[in-house]
Amino acid sequence: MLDRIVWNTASEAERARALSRPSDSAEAFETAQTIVDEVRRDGETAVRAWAEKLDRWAPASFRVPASELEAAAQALSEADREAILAAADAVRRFHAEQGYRAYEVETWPGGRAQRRVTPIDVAGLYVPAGTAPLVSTLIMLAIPAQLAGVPRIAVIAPPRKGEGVEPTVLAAAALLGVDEVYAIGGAHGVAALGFGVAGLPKADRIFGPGNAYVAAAKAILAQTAGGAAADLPAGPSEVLVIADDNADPDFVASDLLSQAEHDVLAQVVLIAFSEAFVDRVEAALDRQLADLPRAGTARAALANSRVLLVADEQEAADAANAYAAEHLIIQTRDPRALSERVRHAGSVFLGPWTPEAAGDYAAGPNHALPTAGAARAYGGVTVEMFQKTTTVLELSREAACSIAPVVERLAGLEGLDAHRIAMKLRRERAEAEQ
Ligand SMILES: NC(=O)c1ccc[n+]([C@@H]2O[C@H](COP(=O)([O-])OP(=O)(O)OC[C@H]3O[C@@H](n4cnc5c(N)ncnc54)[C@H](O)[C@@H]3O)[C@@H](O)[C@H]2O)c1
Ligand SMILES: N[C@H](CO)Cc1c[nH]c[nH+]1
Ligand SMILES: [Zn+2]
Repeated sequence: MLDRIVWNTASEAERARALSRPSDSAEAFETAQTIVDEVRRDGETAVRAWAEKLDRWAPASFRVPASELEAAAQALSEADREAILAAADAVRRFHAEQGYRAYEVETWPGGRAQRRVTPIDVAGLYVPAGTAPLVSTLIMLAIPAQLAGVPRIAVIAPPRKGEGVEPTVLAAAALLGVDEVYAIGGAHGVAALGFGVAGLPKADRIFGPGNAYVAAAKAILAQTAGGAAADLPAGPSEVLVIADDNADPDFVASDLLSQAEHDVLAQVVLIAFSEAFVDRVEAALDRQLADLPRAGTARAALANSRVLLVADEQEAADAANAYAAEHLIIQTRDPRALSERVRHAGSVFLGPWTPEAAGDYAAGPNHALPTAGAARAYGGVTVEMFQKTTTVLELSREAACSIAPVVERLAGLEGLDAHRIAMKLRRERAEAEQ
């Protein structure tokens, strides 16, 4: 069922193919580019045209009225409400440890060098809902934004075809104290939020995962003059499982399927040590797929997926570092020791009792994570991403005198005379006044 590649005999080209992602396709990027360009040029007209075309959606206003948020919260069952609040509590406790630290250092006698920390003004949060309404993503984004003290939080989520946003997402927004929600998604929703058109505010930064179109739109906007910044590249889900022969094949299969069911462009990779173990996992996959409502999506994702057969744990760690997975699950004899050899992964789950699903919902760490190899350069969403730092400097007369020889010398080295004079004038005035 899964393509098997023997890692230590594979050629460079075979390894590169084994590590490539199905979501690397140019099609989504080109479509997103067209949508972003049209929204930039034609504003609301383009946003509405794409909302109708992709989501059969043409409301008078994209803003969800407060009464709808309230009604959704009222309609939520007590058990659903408690689950949302329990997950939110764990996420809040984990993220409360984060946030930039403000500090001050006297780098020269009489010189105050400070770092101030302020939140961004407007955070745009993307809650995916094309194939499943990801209530948990709203929790993962809203809580760090609130902890950072962001004064305006605007959520966008795609409508169900021809209808409004899934009520569970609206209910979660109300429970979390988020009152600004817009029923719009896809690349056109991201563009509307990134430029501030069609009644949406202009976000300073857009946060959150989405399908290949959404992820591409965020990246394009961040490179476009006048567009919002982006948090990180977070596209179709992926998981890499490293499992030795003693792992439970049912656990492994369920972990692979839990990400395969997200998207036909999701990717799951198994690193194993023997063909016999892979046979057992494939048998478990077959059994579990038979009862899975989203088996169609999962099968399509499995077709993009593969098994890497390795000879030892060092090879497993090397392959995991080369893949740089969004999620890494390790089910081996000493998972913590192996995890310390893997530097590139968005989020790591250790041992048989730690399914990634726990992290997706309620463990505390953020589930909005880098995909497509971006874990080499990025981590998941944090409180710091909703903040920015500003440095502040104030030199006393004494400090100006002590720093001046160094500044004047270096300005001279660079041949920048106006810089040198700006410092020299202060020094000479200070010396004259002493
Ligand atoms: N990396 C992460 O941290 C993370 C976290 C959660 C979810 N995810 C991923 O988020 C994604 C959610 O995707 P989704 O589709 O369910 O919801 P989505 O909200 O991201 O996208 C749905 C919208 O995409 C647009 N769209 C659909 N088909 C299109 C097409 N052919 N051309 C242009 N636009 C189109 C439509 O407007 C639709 O409403 C999944 O891939 C999931 O794996 C990733
Ligand atoms: N696995 C997703 C991140 O790739 C997050 C999620 C939300 N709901 C279920 N799963
Ligand atoms: Zn998931």
